[in-house]
Amino acid sequence: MNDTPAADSGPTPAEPSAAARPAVSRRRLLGAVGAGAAVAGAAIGAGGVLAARDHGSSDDAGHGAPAGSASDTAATVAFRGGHQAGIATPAQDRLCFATFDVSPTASRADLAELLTSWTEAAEAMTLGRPVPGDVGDLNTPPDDTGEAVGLTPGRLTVTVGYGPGLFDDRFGLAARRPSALKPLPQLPGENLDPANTGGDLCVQACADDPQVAFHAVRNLRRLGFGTVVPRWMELGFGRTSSTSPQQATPRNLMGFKDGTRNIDATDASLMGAHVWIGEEEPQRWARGGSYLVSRKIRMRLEQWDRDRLGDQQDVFGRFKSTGAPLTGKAETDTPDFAAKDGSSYVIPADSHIRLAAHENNNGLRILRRGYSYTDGIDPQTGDLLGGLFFVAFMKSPDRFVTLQRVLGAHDALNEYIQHIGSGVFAVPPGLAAGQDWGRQLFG
Ligand SMILES: C=CC1=C(C)c2cc3[nH]c(cc4nc(cc5[nH]c(cc1n2)c(C)c5CCC(=O)O)C(CCC(=O)O)=C4C)c(C)c3C=C
Ligand SMILES: [Fe+2]
Repeated sequence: MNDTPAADSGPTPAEPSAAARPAVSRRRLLGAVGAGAAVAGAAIGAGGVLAARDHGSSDDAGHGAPAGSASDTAATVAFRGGHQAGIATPAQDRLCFATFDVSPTASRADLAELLTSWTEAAEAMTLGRPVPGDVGDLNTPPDDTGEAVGLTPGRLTVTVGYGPGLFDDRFGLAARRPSALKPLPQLPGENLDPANTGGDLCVQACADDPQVAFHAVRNLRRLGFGTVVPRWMELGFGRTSSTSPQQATPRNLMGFKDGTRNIDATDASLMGAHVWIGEEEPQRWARGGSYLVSRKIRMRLEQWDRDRLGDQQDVFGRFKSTGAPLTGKAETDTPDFAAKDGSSYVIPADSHIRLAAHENNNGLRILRRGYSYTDGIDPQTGDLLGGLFFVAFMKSPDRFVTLQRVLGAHDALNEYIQHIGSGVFAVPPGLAAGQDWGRQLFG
């Protein structure tokens, strides 16, 4: 399905063209990035201005594709294109995810201006440059917080999303609400903590270096002083999904390969059918975007670690060592859901993959792009606090709801997990040259 806006050329790695450079907001008009900012090498420039970090070249195809391999930490991912980077682009190793609420005193103009400055900052950071605008004035705080100086861009992607609350009557956005964006209904077995749930806006920063990802969110938060209030934040430390066949399948904290039968994000027709918002959406501005569902899922790791191997494998329906389905030998073998051993299915009736498989859900698929997380130790019990920070992209959040109703009610995995946080966001399409998130949202 070709239902998305055409991809646009992104900026060149050395210097964005005038047309590609986003408009500088009033807030940001403290000064321009000097010529020194384009030089390679981490440095504080002559004027005390943070200069660009050393990095490789960017792929200008406009699809957010990285120029280098997964191990090339100097690689950059194109910021502009038909879709936002951080969805179909290969999953990096680290995540910093944060949500924000718009402050009660902020106006529509404040929000629009913030989104414009976020665009400008996100684009610069993606290229390995500091947040622009700093003139090294000793009497004002630096415009970039500085902790990414000397680090490579680490394939940083910054992806924004808008929660259902943003389209209430506060900012005149009700008529622009993407039609499937609404709060998720209550789902079986969940025990959501408001401190890990919701938000007017979300920012997903992914990179191969945790400090690069954190730096991106921190600097957007800094730009947001007075306009948005942080709601919650999560750090992810190991991707739990592959998004392309070129990536090796990682393991989750339960020790199982995770992402084997994820959507191949390099397959445009699968992405069009399952992930990108298409012509079915009356809000034209949202087409080419997607919906992001986040779930903070705690794993009862001590309990899991005491379970016998055979039971662990039955919970997922896969072998722990190879990742193969219980009916196969190799990881990529197609599960045989009809195979029986006597009167029981080889892939048990309540196994995770049987219940989640598209073959058993009317073809329903989602793109998983989650990360492991830890919150340390529970001081009361000494138990490890950690699990999966589940992130998935889809054409409509109803898809997640349908799947989770089945999983929440019947999945053998439920004995070992609990959903403790949640978020749903409309992710706008990618930005064309000269566009910014503020003008894109407000039209
Ligand atoms: C509602 C969607 C899903 C939630 C929530 C979810 C939680 C969850 N999953 C794992 C581990 C694995 N999941 C695997 C496969 C898989 N999971 C979902 C959806 C949700 N998972 C889907 C759609 C699939 C694909 C099913 C298929 O087509 O076979 C696997 C197997 C390997 C793989 O294909 O990725 C593992 C392992 C955990 C630990 C978890 C919550 C903590
Ligand atoms: Fe799963």
